[in-house]
Order: sequence, then C-alpha cells, then structure tokens
Amino acid sequence: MADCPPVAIVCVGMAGSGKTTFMQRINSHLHTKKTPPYVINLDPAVHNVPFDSNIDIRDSLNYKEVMKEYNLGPNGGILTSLNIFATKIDQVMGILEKRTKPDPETSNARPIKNIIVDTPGQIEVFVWSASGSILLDSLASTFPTVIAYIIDTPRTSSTSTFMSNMLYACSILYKTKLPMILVFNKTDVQDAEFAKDWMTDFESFQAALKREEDSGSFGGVEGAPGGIGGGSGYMGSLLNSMSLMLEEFYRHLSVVGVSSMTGLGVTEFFDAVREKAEEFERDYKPELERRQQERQKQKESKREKELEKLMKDMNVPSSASKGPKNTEATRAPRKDAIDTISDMETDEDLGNLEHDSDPPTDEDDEAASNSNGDGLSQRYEAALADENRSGNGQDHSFSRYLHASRMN
Ligand SMILES: Nc1nc2c(ncn2[C@@H]2O[C@H](COP(=O)(O)OP(=O)(O)OP(=O)(O)O)[C@@H](O)[C@H]2O)c(=O)[nH]1
Repeated sequence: MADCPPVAIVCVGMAGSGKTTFMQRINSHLHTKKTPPYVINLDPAVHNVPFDSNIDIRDSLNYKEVMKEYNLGPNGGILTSLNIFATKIDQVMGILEKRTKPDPETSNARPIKNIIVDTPGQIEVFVWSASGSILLDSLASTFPTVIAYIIDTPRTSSTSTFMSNMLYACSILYKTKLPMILVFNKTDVQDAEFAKDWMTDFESFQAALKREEDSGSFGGVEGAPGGIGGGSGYMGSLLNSMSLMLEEFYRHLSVVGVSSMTGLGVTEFFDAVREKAEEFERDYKPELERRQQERQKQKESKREKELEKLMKDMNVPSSASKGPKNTEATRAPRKDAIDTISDMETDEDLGNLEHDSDPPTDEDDEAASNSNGDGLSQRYEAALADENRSGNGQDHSFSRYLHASRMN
C-alpha cells in the first residue's frame, strides 16, 4: 500500500463522544509511525485543542464575535463561522494539494498521507449545513474521504440508545454519501463486542430486547412499562423492524472498537481506513464524478434556458431571418455577455457588464437621459417609467434597464 493516495478522515460524533480525544490519539499514533498527518480543526467553539492543528478555524474567526456581530445564538454562531470559513475552501484545498504532493526540491520530500479533520459536536450544524457539504464535497473531489462516526460505547449499551445512534449514523451516511467507519469509543469502560453482535446477528439483538423487557429496564430506564418498551409492545416491535431494516446499512460499514484513552484498537481503525479508502476509489468516486457531471449539465441547461429567455426579452430573434438587429456584430457579444450574466449576482455587475457589450440605440439614449446616473435604482425607475409610457410588457423594460445601466 506504499502508493495509496492521501486519505481525508473526517471525525463526526455527538457532543462528548470523544472526537477530540480520538483525534489526539490518531494524531499521536501517526506521529509514532513517522507519518505525521495534516490536522484541521473545524470546531470554532472548542476551548482547548490538545493537539497542534495545521489549520484551525479559530485562527481566522472569532466565534464569539460572530455571535455578537450577527446577533446569533451558539449554534447560529457555529454555523455562520463555518459558512464564512467555507468561502476560503479554495485556499484550503490549494494548501492541501501542495502538502500532499511530493516535491524533492523543497522540504516536502515526504508528503502528507493522512488529513484528519475535527468537527463541531453539533453534528447537524456540520452535516446538514451548506458549508458542511461544501467542505466535504471539496475534500472528496480531491482525496479519498472517509467519515469516522465516533460513538460513546457505554452510553449506547441499551437497545434503544443503540438504535437511535445507528439511525443517526444512517442519516449521516445518506446525507454525505461517503464511506463510513463506526468507531465505538471508550472501550476501556465498556467493550464494544455487544454492538458488533447486534449488528451482525439479528437474534442477539432480539435477545437483548427480551432481556431488557424481562428486567423492566427497557431503554436503560429501570421500571419502564413493558407495554411501551417490551419486545411485544409498540417500541419493541418498532426496534425489531428497524433493526431488520438497518441490516443492509450495517453491511456497508466498518466497525471498530477503540479506546482513545489507552490507544486500544487504533491499528484496526487504520486498517478500516485503508479498506474504506479503496472502497471510495472503487465505488464512491465514479458516483461522485457522475453527480458532478450531472450538476454541470444542469448548470449548462439552466444557463441555456436563461440565455434563450433573455434573448427573447431583448427582442433578439434566435433565427437569422428575424430583424435587422440580429447581425454578427450584435449577436455574438450579447451571447457572451448574457452567458456571463447568469454568473453575476449584483445589479452593479449587470451594469458594468452591459457597458462594454452592446452599442446604444436612440431609444436607449432617451432612456439613459431620463436617468441622472446616480445609481441603479434610479436607472431602473427610468426604465419602468419608459415602460409605462410605451405600454410594453415588463420583459421589455428589463432590456431597457440593461441599456440604461450601460450608460454609467
Ligand atoms: N474512559 C474514556 N474516556 C474518554 C475516551 N475518549 C474520550 N473520553 C472522555 O470523554 C469526554 C469527552 O471527550 P471529548 O474528546 O472532549 O469529546 P468531544 O466529542 O470532542 O466533545 P465536544 O467537543 O463537546 O463535541 C472527556 O472527558 C474525555 O476524557 C476514552 O476512550 N475512554
């Protein structure tokens, strides 16, 4: 496996599951193996990080200031910090690409083989946000990327908490569409064999359900009513069906028991990473590329439609036979310009763009003279007034607006 490409390992997990301690453990393991990883911390709200990060979101953003400035609560602050950070993803990817490429002429003779990423404990803020998707998609489009879902084993030992955690993991797998390793952490406190059994043997899960029912401790709650919690009750039959339904999901996962405290199971974790990285190249990458191509196609067809609509709005017939305006001199620059319009977001962009692309007509001059050049809103009003005078439809006013904008 000497030539395997660098792998990005993104650690996600509920608050307190031990992500940061796990990051510290795998970081020190890789240092011991003389293959130091590239470390990224994406948790803006963490107080102390017990390892050195190469990129730390806290270096570029003060989460408390973000909360104050945008008048947000803690989760909004984390989300907004991630959104702001996501705008720098190109720079981050540039750095990562440089660090993972061998370059004997510089000190980068031994390129990075692992990128490890710590994320906020508020999973949904990362996994369900646009910035989380941007960050994950960017990583996955360049490196084999694996999600390490960290689970607090002692807190997952009852059937209902186990099932809740599995459903959460399933939703993350479905949302990120990346290979996943379930890391049952804190095995120094409780062994993870029970979880592996439940995932591979439906009957052992049913037996555990029955035991909880008999002892009246369903869901880890002593004295829970059997009618609700028991294998024969509503929750029991729900758990049974869910565990059957999740069988297919379990098949796609690697499961390792780890103690971030003692280091037990870390070697198995890296074996699983290698396996998942191969799976990424084999199964996920083609799918990812297919999705990227589809997005590109959709973007192009949307642009085509916008172009057609705009041509219509501007009274530019698409066939050469219609009207004197449709000459090479006018048509070509318009098309280029309008292609660019769909990438522009602000009115100012539209104004600047049109300035160079389309020679004015007498009508336009009139519209422009109605404008005092003090801003786009006034120009827009001028175009509107013009439209009212001529009784033309709204679409036509847009073309006048574009021409009027050009004069400034
Ligand atoms: N016994 C034991 N305790 C652990 C282990 N891993 C983490 N812990 C403890 O679990 C607690 C939470 O660990 P963190 O690493 O801060 O958890 P986190 O998921 O990063 O927490 P957030 O940053 O709040 O999301 C700490 O008290 C750790 O010492 C482990 O393997 N064994």
